[in-house]
Amino acid sequence: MDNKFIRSIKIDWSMIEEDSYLRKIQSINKISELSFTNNITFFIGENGTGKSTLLEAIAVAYGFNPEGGTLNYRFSTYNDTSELSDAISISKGFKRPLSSFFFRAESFYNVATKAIEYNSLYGEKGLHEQSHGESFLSFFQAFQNEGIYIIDEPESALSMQRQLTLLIQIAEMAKKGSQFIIVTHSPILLAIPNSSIWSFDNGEIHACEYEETENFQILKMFVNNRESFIKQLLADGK
Ligand SMILES: Nc1ncnc2c1ncn2[C@@H]1O[C@H](COP(=O)(O)OP(=O)(O)OP(=O)(O)O)[C@@H](O)[C@H]1O
Repeated sequence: MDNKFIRSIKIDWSMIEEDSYLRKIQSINKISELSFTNNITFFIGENGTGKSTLLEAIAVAYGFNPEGGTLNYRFSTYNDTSELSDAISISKGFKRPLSSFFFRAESFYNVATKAIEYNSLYGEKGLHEQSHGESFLSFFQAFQNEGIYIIDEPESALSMQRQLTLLIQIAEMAKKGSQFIIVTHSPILLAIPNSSIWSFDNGEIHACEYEETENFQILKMFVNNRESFIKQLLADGK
């Protein structure tokens, strides 16, 4: 049985202005419908290929605050949302999420400030009294219930060790029915088994295998041949 919280999305391009930058994002401008077939879906690809734009639009269309937080968070410190969220319709599953959040690294500070105002405690200390990485992880670890979690670059403040901790948490929650849609550049997080990896490269959203991703291939080349790899890079840059 399909137990996704977000089963699929449709984009009505007639709602997007003719001169909108959204029409120039090649990966996105070709899609009218996307189906989520797995409890974990990763968006990967080069910088600027449209991953965060689509992720944020899905989150806002689902009912999240554009800057992040749980479905109850309502605040705005800047207005940077695209019209894409209005053009997206979401086919929701029958189950209601027990908890949920939209996380984006760039506005996490504002979410943490709001969390204090809402008296939400993440970890033993307040989020602002923890280091950047500690507060990220405390935030994630406060959510264990079956729900929908939309996450933009969770690795950005996390050490390798803590990325592994997050990997375990996501894998276990997904196994119990939570759904994750995650933008990442981390070859560690991408290795979570039983996930779908969608690349935004080459102007088109397409599924790919872990071993085919640049995230894995470049890391592998680097680790296996670090010295010659760096020598070559520096020689090419002369
Ligand atoms: N408000 C905006 N106005 C005009 N162009 C924008 C706006 N926001 C994003 N873009 C452009 O849309 C494209 C996609 O941006 P997006 O942030 O979705 O990329 P990304 O794949 O998430 O990149 P990264 O990996 O660097 O986070 C980029 O070329 C960006 O410059």
